[in-house]
Amino acid sequence: MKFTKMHGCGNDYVYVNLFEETVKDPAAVSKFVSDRHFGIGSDGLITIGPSELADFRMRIYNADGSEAEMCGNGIRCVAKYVYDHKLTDKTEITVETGAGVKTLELTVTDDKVESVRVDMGEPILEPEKIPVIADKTPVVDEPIIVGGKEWRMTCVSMGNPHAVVFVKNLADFEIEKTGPLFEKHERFPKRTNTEFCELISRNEVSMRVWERGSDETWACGTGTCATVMACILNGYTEDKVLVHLKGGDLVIEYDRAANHIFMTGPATEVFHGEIENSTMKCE
Ligand SMILES: N[C@H](CCC[C@H](N)C(=O)O)C(=O)O
Repeated sequence: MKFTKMHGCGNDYVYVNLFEETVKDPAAVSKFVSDRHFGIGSDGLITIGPSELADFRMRIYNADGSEAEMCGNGIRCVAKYVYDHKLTDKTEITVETGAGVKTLELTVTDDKVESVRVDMGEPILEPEKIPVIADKTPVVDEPIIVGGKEWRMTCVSMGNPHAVVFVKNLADFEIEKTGPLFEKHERFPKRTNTEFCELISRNEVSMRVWERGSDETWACGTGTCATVMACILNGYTEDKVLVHLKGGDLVIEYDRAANHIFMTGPATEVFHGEIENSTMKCE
């Protein structure tokens, strides 16, 4: 199986072009390739294939094999892959995802995609659609007991579930202790991604993320959008925010009139490779 290793702000995935390859058991392949000792090493697997609704179709599988509805860093890399590898010559493309069809604007330098602006669509705030067990819309500053402590969370879906928690001293935060407890908490019927955010100003924040199915990742595009929406719902920031992540920066803009969130950021291709299907023991 030929693959391309790419990342968005350090949120790295193994990409497979389904116009050329067949992946019979993507969940098993994702678990194998994601292993940073016995596999390739990644936060998961992303496939790029044909779509009847859009120019291309993206599917994303976490490191534990679970399929997610959407991937913000991933979709920017999909745009880079299809343009740089000449599957399209358009600088505005559409990609079908589990969270609907997304429109992307590509910024090209020397015939290579350098950055991408994604219309991530509407933030979903109704608890039953996130889903989270809570009795008000939006779920803002909501108490939750995690690890014997009371936290306050703001929950937003970008097609996938996010719980945003505001903290101080983010760099020292023990995310590996608290992240898994949020991820598997009973109030999240489909588990959740959890973002821990430290405010810097009304236009700048830092964020770390414990992802559903992939542990701490160095960035999360959907999680960054959810974080900025949470900041806005709590009155902490303006509608355009620079977000610092472990692996880089993203710019998020909430278009209030359209009720759409826009994400702008880089996409990087690191290397190509080939792995025998027999090696993966999951044809
Ligand atoms: N890293 C991705 C999100 C993956 C989400 C996945 N962990 C889930 O929702 O299960 C991003 O850049 O948006």
